[in-house]
Amino acid sequence: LAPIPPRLGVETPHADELSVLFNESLDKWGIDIFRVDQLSNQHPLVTVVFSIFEKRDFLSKFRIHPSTLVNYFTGIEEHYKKDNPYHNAVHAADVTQSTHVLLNAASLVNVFSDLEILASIFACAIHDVNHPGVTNQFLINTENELAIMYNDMSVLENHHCAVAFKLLQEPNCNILKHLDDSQRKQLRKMVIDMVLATDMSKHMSLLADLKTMVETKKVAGGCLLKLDNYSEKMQIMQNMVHCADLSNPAKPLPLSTQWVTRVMEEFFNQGDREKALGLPVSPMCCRETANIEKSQVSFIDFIVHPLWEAWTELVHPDAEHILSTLEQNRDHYSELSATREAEEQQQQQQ
Ligand SMILES: COc1ccc(C2=NN(C3CCN(c4nc(N)nc5sccc45)CC3)C(=O)[C@@H]3CC=CC[C@H]23)cc1OC
Ligand SMILES: [Mg+2]
Repeated sequence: LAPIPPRLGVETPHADELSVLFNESLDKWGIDIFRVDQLSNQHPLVTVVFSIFEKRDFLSKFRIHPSTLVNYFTGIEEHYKKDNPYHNAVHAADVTQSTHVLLNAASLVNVFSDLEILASIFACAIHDVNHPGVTNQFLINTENELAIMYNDMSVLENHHCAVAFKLLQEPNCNILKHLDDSQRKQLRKMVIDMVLATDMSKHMSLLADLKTMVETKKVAGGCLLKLDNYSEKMQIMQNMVHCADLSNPAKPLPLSTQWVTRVMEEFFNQGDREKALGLPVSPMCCRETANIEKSQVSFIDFIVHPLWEAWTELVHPDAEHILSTLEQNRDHYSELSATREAEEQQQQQQ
């Protein structure tokens, strides 16, 4: 009954160019996701999810009708706020495609079941849905209704999960309809565990667990296949999605710089609102005083590099090129910040 959707899940005059781009780069680190956004008529998430589900044969494995898949992820995409400079559907498509690539690491082959892979891709696609463009701290400080709803605990991340699962109940949107009850319950738990782990306040404990796992894996002769319990496997899935969420600085520089411009614009908008409300301006959010290059260097040094160093060791040697791109980019921002500082000092002396 339901109409079969177009080839790439979206109507676009650039279908041929988009399918060439996907044939070449859907499985590659560094696909130009901004070009996917343009070529897909601003439906980057629908087309990326549709293409990954097709490539992984999920429509037949989980008996998902193509129109149900398109209906649901069109609804999800519409719930990503288009006027967020950063937390929009392009970011969701980026994190989803990045995780799709990480899952293809040779040392992760046969580690995850189809259901675990479905849960990971699903979690990425919805992980920031309906993001308001401000941080948890801002929602808490302004006693936003979301902070009241979730008692200040991972407010955004709880909201993303709730919106995503509520949308499943819309007509012709239940992509999980043909999973059995146990599969659906397992998937729901795995998705919630992964999305809640994208809250940056969980970063340090997540990284500590990953490092412990890398140490024990080294001892156990380097194979990951011995992952027997849910908690160890979930730790890897949570860190994988978290790595993808923190992958902007580890992408080719032309992509990374676009993400920096976008995230800083979103932070500055929040800083403007904090100033107007007489609230303390959050770190990196003051457009007058922020040093963009310095913020990138400390973001990479304190957060992104330690995480990717641990991930690279876990899946050695499959992520070496990602880590080296991150280190090259870090040096680029560090050199930029040094020249900017020198220029500013010269101006002050004149
Ligand atoms: C492209 O460039 C970026 C992309 C994303 C972000 C994000 N940043 N943060 C936080 C990170 C820690 N932050 C820091 N706070 C303090 N006090 N010191 C310091 S030193 C260094 C950082 C830092 C606060 C923001 C978020 O939660 C976002 C939502 C989820 C994931 C990452 C997202 C950041 C980028 O570049 C900075
Ligand atoms: Mg988030």
